Amino acid sequence: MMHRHPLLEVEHLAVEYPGRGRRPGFRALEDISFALRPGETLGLVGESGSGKTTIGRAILGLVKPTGGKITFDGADITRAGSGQRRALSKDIQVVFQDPYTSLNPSMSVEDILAEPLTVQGWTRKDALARVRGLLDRVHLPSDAGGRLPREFSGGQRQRIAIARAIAIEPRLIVCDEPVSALDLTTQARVLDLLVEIQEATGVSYLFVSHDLSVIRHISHNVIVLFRGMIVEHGRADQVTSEPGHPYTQRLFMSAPVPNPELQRERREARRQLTAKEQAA
Ligand SMILES: Nc1ncnc2c1ncn2[C@@H]1O[C@H](COP(=O)(O)OP(=O)(O)OP(=O)(O)O)[C@@H](O)[C@H]1O
Repeated sequence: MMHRHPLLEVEHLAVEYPGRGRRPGFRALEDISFALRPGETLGLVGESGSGKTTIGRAILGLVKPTGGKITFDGADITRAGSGQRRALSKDIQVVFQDPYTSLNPSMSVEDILAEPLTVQGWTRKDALARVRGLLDRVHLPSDAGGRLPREFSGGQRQRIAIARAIAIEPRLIVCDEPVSALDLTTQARVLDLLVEIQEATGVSYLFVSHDLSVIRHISHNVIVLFRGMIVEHGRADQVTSEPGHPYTQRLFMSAPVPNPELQRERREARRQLTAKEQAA
């Protein structure tokens, strides 16, 4: 099916964090433009401080853009007020990095998952019935509902966070480093779960990660950020196999590789690139 409009459109977005006292403001994003279609995953990759999280925060309304425009489903949400934001929370959800702090430790899993539903007006009985389906969808045991977050592993907690995010069937989920705190095997399982959910529901993901191998695994399209600007934007296979910008090449080369021979080759290539840049 062809969708005429993208689900999310970001045009020339700029964010400047205000300074304090004599500390000047900090320009975290400049001229960021992209579109995200329904059912698609856009990966945002870049080193620490490049502005990935700030893009997610601007879309969630947690920081105010200083320039540009954000359109969701045809509506301008750049400076959405609290009423419009409440309405948007039905369509835009978030999964954070840290599964140990993002779930209320004193609430049962059942209550954590029922909350977004009752906020939307579901009766408790209907919400609890849906919670059972959600646990199944994220492959948690059916008795998980009565337990507390601390009784679960990091990967399981992230499944709970994902179940909470999809409870009210949002159309976009901002995933901010959702697997970075997990070991490699668990990462792969959680990424597979996200793909499975996307295939079943058509949800779009804006997926923030500093890890190029994670981004390659999950994204259809990729944006590479460097100091608040886009240095590369294209199909995931293209960006990750033929990076055009030296910064992307270096990001790619610093991704961990199990093969020591390859590791040595990359280290050498990285050294040459840096030397070339310094000479330029
Ligand atoms: N509230 C704030 N006030 C001032 N500067 C900020 C604030 N939040 C973030 N920054 C700065 O903006 C820049 C971009 O931060 P952001 O968190 O978006 O980067 P990131 O790419 O997500 O990095 P990381 O992977 O480390 O989270 C950083 O240099 C950061 O220090």
